[in-house]
Amino acid sequence: MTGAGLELRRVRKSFDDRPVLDDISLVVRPGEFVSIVGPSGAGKSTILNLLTGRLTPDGGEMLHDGVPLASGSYRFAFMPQRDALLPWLRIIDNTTLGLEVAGMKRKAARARVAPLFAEFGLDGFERHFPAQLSGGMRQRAALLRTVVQGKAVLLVDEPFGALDALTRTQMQQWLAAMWMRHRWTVLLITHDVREAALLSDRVYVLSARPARIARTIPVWLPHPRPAAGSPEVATVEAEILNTLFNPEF
Ligand SMILES: Nc1ncnc2c1ncn2[C@@H]1O[C@H](COP(=O)(O)OP(=O)(O)OP(=O)(O)O)[C@@H](O)[C@H]1O
Repeated sequence: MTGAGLELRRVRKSFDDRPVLDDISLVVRPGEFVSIVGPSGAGKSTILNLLTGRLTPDGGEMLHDGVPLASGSYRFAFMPQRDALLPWLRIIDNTTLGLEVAGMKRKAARARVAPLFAEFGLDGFERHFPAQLSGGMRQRAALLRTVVQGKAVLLVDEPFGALDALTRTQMQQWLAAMWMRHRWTVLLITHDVREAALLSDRVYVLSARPARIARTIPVWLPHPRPAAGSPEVATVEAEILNTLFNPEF
Protein backbone atom coordinates (compact mmCIF):
# COMPACT_ATOMS: atom_id res chain seq x y z
CA MET A 1 0.00 0.00 0.00
CA THR A 2 1.48 3.37 -0.87
CA GLY A 3 0.41 6.60 0.65
CA ALA A 4 -1.91 5.29 3.36
CA GLY A 5 -0.95 5.49 7.00
CA LEU A 6 2.07 7.01 8.62
CA GLU A 7 5.38 6.93 6.83
CA LEU A 8 8.88 8.10 7.66
CA ARG A 9 11.33 8.23 4.75
CA ARG A 10 15.04 8.59 5.44
CA VAL A 11 14.48 10.86 8.42
CA ARG A 12 17.57 12.42 10.03
CA LYS A 13 17.99 14.45 13.20
CA SER A 14 21.04 15.88 15.00
CA PHE A 15 21.39 17.82 18.22
CA ASP A 16 24.28 20.31 18.26
CA ASP A 17 25.90 18.56 15.28
CA ARG A 18 25.64 15.22 17.10
CA PRO A 19 23.64 12.87 14.86
CA VAL A 20 20.94 10.98 16.75
CA LEU A 21 18.76 9.66 13.94
CA ASP A 22 20.82 8.73 10.91
CA ASP A 23 18.35 7.21 8.49
CA ILE A 24 14.91 6.19 9.72
CA SER A 25 12.34 4.79 7.29
CA LEU A 26 9.26 3.06 8.60
CA VAL A 27 5.57 2.67 7.92
CA VAL A 28 2.48 2.20 10.10
CA ARG A 29 -0.56 1.29 8.03
CA PRO A 30 -4.10 1.91 9.23
CA GLY A 31 -5.09 -0.64 11.87
CA GLU A 32 -1.55 -1.90 12.39
CA PHE A 33 0.25 -2.22 15.69
CA VAL A 34 3.89 -1.37 15.10
CA SER A 35 6.69 -1.21 17.67
CA ILE A 36 10.11 0.38 17.80
CA VAL A 37 12.68 -1.32 19.99
CA GLY A 38 16.21 -0.05 20.45
CA PRO A 39 19.10 0.48 22.82
CA SER A 40 18.79 3.15 25.48
CA GLY A 41 19.54 6.60 24.09
CA ALA A 42 19.22 5.42 20.48
CA GLY A 43 16.65 8.08 19.66
CA LYS A 44 13.28 6.37 20.15
CA SER A 45 11.67 9.28 21.98
CA THR A 46 13.18 11.64 19.42
CA ILE A 47 11.16 9.85 16.71
CA LEU A 48 7.97 10.48 18.69
CA ASN A 49 8.97 14.09 19.32
CA LEU A 50 9.29 14.54 15.57
CA LEU A 51 5.86 13.01 15.02
CA THR A 52 4.18 15.22 17.61
CA GLY A 53 5.73 18.30 16.06
CA ARG A 54 7.91 19.16 19.07
CA LEU A 55 10.99 18.71 16.92
CA THR A 56 11.56 19.11 13.21
CA PRO A 57 13.70 16.69 11.18
CA ASP A 58 16.92 17.86 9.54
CA GLY A 59 16.18 15.74 6.51
CA GLY A 60 13.87 13.13 5.07
CA GLU A 61 10.11 13.07 4.89
CA MET A 62 7.28 12.38 7.30
CA LEU A 63 3.96 11.63 5.63
CA HIS A 64 0.45 10.81 6.72
CA ASP A 65 -1.76 9.27 4.04
CA GLY A 66 0.81 10.50 1.56
CA VAL A 67 0.66 14.12 2.74
CA PRO A 68 3.78 15.66 4.34
CA LEU A 69 3.28 16.48 8.02
CA ALA A 70 3.40 20.19 8.72
CA SER A 71 5.46 20.86 11.83
CA GLY A 72 3.38 21.55 14.89
CA SER A 73 0.25 20.00 13.43
CA TYR A 74 -0.82 17.60 16.13
CA ARG A 75 -2.44 14.95 14.00
CA PHE A 76 -1.58 12.10 16.29
CA ALA A 77 -2.57 11.29 19.85
CA PHE A 78 0.43 10.92 22.14
CA MET A 79 0.69 8.99 25.40
CA PRO A 80 3.93 9.85 27.18
CA GLN A 81 5.92 7.46 29.37
CA ARG A 82 4.76 8.25 32.87
CA ASP A 83 3.24 10.94 35.03
CA ALA A 84 0.83 11.33 32.16
CA LEU A 85 -2.01 12.32 34.49
CA LEU A 86 -2.25 15.66 36.26
CA PRO A 87 -2.36 14.86 39.99
CA TRP A 88 -4.68 17.73 40.88
CA LEU A 89 -7.40 16.70 38.42
CA ARG A 90 -9.98 13.97 39.01
CA ILE A 91 -9.78 11.00 36.64
CA ILE A 92 -12.81 12.17 34.66
CA ASP A 93 -11.18 15.57 34.12
CA ASN A 94 -7.85 14.00 33.24
CA THR A 95 -9.49 11.84 30.59
CA THR A 96 -11.34 14.76 29.00
CA LEU A 97 -8.29 17.00 29.01
CA GLY A 98 -7.15 16.26 25.46
CA LEU A 99 -10.63 16.93 24.11
CA GLU A 100 -10.97 20.15 26.07
CA VAL A 101 -7.56 21.36 24.91
CA ALA A 102 -8.80 20.68 21.37
CA GLY A 103 -11.74 22.99 22.05
CA MET A 104 -14.55 20.65 23.04
CA LYS A 105 -16.91 21.83 25.79
CA ARG A 106 -16.49 19.98 29.10
CA LYS A 107 -20.01 18.54 29.04
CA ALA A 108 -19.60 17.13 25.54
CA ALA A 109 -16.15 15.79 26.42
CA ARG A 110 -17.54 14.02 29.50
CA ALA A 111 -20.35 12.53 27.43
CA ARG A 112 -17.76 11.12 25.04
CA VAL A 113 -15.47 9.53 27.67
CA ALA A 114 -18.06 8.35 30.24
CA PRO A 115 -19.25 5.27 28.29
CA LEU A 116 -15.66 4.06 28.01
CA PHE A 117 -14.88 3.97 31.73
CA ALA A 118 -16.19 0.42 32.15
CA GLU A 119 -14.25 -0.89 29.14
CA PHE A 120 -11.08 0.65 30.54
CA GLY A 121 -11.68 -0.89 33.98
CA LEU A 122 -12.23 2.50 35.59
CA ASP A 123 -15.92 2.33 36.40
CA GLY A 124 -16.63 4.03 39.73
CA PHE A 125 -13.28 5.87 39.74
CA GLU A 126 -14.39 8.92 37.78
CA ARG A 127 -14.10 11.25 40.78
CA HIS A 128 -10.92 9.78 42.22
CA PHE A 129 -7.59 11.52 41.92
CA PRO A 130 -4.65 9.78 40.17
CA ALA A 131 -2.87 9.06 43.48
CA GLN A 132 -5.87 7.00 44.59
CA LEU A 133 -5.49 4.58 41.64
CA SER A 134 -3.08 1.72 41.06
CA GLY A 135 -0.29 2.16 38.51
CA GLY A 136 -2.12 -0.02 35.99
CA MET A 137 -5.33 1.97 36.40
CA ARG A 138 -3.46 5.23 35.93
CA GLN A 139 -2.00 3.97 32.67
CA ARG A 140 -5.43 2.82 31.50
CA ALA A 141 -6.76 6.30 32.28
CA ALA A 142 -3.87 7.84 30.34
CA LEU A 143 -4.64 5.57 27.40
CA LEU A 144 -8.32 6.45 27.60
CA ARG A 145 -7.42 10.13 27.44
CA THR A 146 -5.31 9.36 24.36
CA VAL A 147 -7.80 7.25 22.39
CA VAL A 148 -10.86 9.45 22.91
CA GLN A 149 -9.20 12.17 20.91
CA GLY A 150 -10.09 10.13 17.83
CA LYS A 151 -6.76 10.84 16.12
CA ALA A 152 -5.60 8.70 13.24
CA VAL A 153 -2.55 7.28 14.99
CA LEU A 154 -1.76 6.57 18.64
CA LEU A 155 1.85 7.26 19.58
CA VAL A 156 2.61 5.42 22.80
CA ASP A 157 5.95 5.84 24.59
CA GLU A 158 6.94 3.01 26.93
CA PRO A 159 3.53 2.84 28.61
CA PHE A 160 4.15 0.05 31.09
CA GLY A 161 7.84 0.56 31.90
CA ALA A 162 7.19 1.79 35.43
CA LEU A 163 4.82 -1.05 36.38
CA ASP A 164 5.73 -4.22 38.28
CA ALA A 165 6.18 -7.33 36.15
CA LEU A 166 2.80 -8.90 36.95
CA THR A 167 0.82 -5.71 36.33
CA ARG A 168 2.80 -5.12 33.15
CA THR A 169 1.89 -8.58 31.83
CA GLN A 170 -1.78 -8.00 32.69
CA MET A 171 -1.71 -4.61 30.98
CA GLN A 172 -0.12 -6.08 27.86
CA GLN A 173 -2.87 -8.71 27.69
CA TRP A 174 -5.51 -6.06 28.24
CA LEU A 175 -4.03 -3.78 25.56
CA ALA A 176 -3.86 -6.70 23.10
CA ALA A 177 -7.57 -7.41 23.70
CA MET A 178 -8.47 -3.72 23.37
CA TRP A 179 -6.49 -3.41 20.16
CA MET A 180 -8.25 -6.44 18.69
CA ARG A 181 -11.61 -4.86 19.45
CA HIS A 182 -10.80 -1.34 18.23
CA ARG A 183 -8.00 -1.90 15.70
CA TRP A 184 -6.34 1.38 16.56
CA THR A 185 -3.33 2.36 14.49
CA VAL A 186 -0.50 2.26 17.02
CA LEU A 187 3.18 3.15 17.04
CA LEU A 188 4.63 1.88 20.32
CA ILE A 189 8.06 2.60 21.74
CA THR A 190 9.24 -0.07 24.13
CA HIS A 191 12.30 -1.54 25.82
CA ASP A 192 10.34 -4.69 26.51
CA VAL A 193 11.14 -7.24 23.84
CA ARG A 194 8.34 -9.56 25.00
CA GLU A 195 5.85 -6.69 24.84
CA ALA A 196 6.89 -5.98 21.27
CA ALA A 197 6.55 -9.67 20.34
CA LEU A 198 3.14 -10.02 21.98
CA LEU A 199 1.52 -6.90 20.59
CA SER A 200 3.06 -5.99 17.27
CA ASP A 201 2.36 -6.75 13.65
CA ARG A 202 5.85 -5.50 12.89
CA VAL A 203 8.87 -4.56 14.99
CA TYR A 204 11.52 -2.06 13.90
CA VAL A 205 14.77 -2.64 15.74
CA LEU A 206 16.98 0.44 15.96
CA SER A 207 20.75 0.40 15.95
CA ALA A 208 22.70 2.28 18.60
CA ARG A 209 23.01 6.04 18.06
CA PRO A 210 23.10 7.44 15.42
CA ALA A 211 20.07 5.25 14.84
CA ARG A 212 19.10 3.49 11.70
CA ILE A 213 16.68 0.63 11.27
CA ALA A 214 18.87 -2.37 12.02
CA ARG A 215 16.12 -4.81 11.14
CA THR A 216 12.41 -4.97 10.35
CA ILE A 217 10.78 -8.02 11.91
CA PRO A 218 7.29 -8.92 10.75
CA VAL A 219 5.38 -10.86 13.40
CA TRP A 220 3.16 -13.35 11.64
CA LEU A 221 1.61 -14.87 14.76
CA PRO A 222 -2.20 -14.74 14.79
CA HIS A 223 -4.23 -12.48 17.08
CA PRO A 224 -5.03 -13.27 19.84
CA ARG A 225 -1.39 -14.08 20.37
CA PRO A 226 -0.09 -17.25 21.98
CA ALA A 227 0.72 -16.73 25.68
CA ALA A 228 3.90 -15.02 26.80
CA GLY A 229 6.50 -17.75 27.23
CA SER A 230 5.12 -19.93 24.42
CA PRO A 231 7.70 -21.15 21.89
CA GLU A 232 6.23 -19.01 19.09
CA VAL A 233 6.52 -15.79 21.10
CA ALA A 234 9.95 -16.82 22.39
CA THR A 235 11.14 -17.22 18.79
CA VAL A 236 10.12 -13.64 17.95
CA GLU A 237 11.73 -12.36 21.16
CA ALA A 238 14.96 -14.16 20.24
CA GLU A 239 14.93 -12.59 16.77
CA ILE A 240 14.62 -9.11 18.29
CA LEU A 241 17.28 -9.78 20.93
CA ASN A 242 19.69 -11.24 18.37
CA THR A 243 19.45 -8.04 16.37
CA LEU A 244 19.88 -5.82 19.44
CA PHE A 245 22.98 -7.73 20.55
CA ASN A 246 24.49 -8.19 17.12
CA PRO A 247 27.84 -6.37 17.24
CA GLU A 248 27.36 -5.18 13.65
CA PHE A 249 24.80 -2.77 14.99
N1 LIG B 1 16.04 18.23 22.72
C1 LIG B 1 17.24 17.63 22.79
N2 LIG B 1 18.38 18.36 22.78
C2 LIG B 1 19.58 17.77 22.82
N3 LIG B 1 19.77 16.43 22.86
C3 LIG B 1 18.69 15.65 22.87
C4 LIG B 1 17.36 16.22 22.83
N4 LIG B 1 16.45 15.18 22.83
C5 LIG B 1 17.20 14.05 22.89
N5 LIG B 1 18.52 14.34 22.90
C6 LIG B 1 19.61 13.36 22.90
O1 LIG B 1 19.34 12.44 21.85
C7 LIG B 1 19.70 11.13 22.24
C8 LIG B 1 18.51 10.23 22.05
O2 LIG B 1 17.50 10.54 23.03
P1 LIG B 1 16.11 9.82 23.08
O3 LIG B 1 15.43 10.27 24.33
O4 LIG B 1 15.40 9.99 21.80
O5 LIG B 1 16.56 8.29 23.23
P2 LIG B 1 15.69 7.01 23.63
O6 LIG B 1 16.07 5.94 22.67
O7 LIG B 1 14.25 7.37 23.72
O8 LIG B 1 16.29 6.73 25.06
P3 LIG B 1 15.71 5.86 26.27
O9 LIG B 1 15.51 4.50 25.72
O10 LIG B 1 16.81 5.89 27.28
O11 LIG B 1 14.44 6.52 26.72
C9 LIG B 1 20.20 11.22 23.68
O12 LIG B 1 21.60 11.26 23.66
C10 LIG B 1 19.62 12.52 24.16
O13 LIG B 1 20.45 13.10 25.14
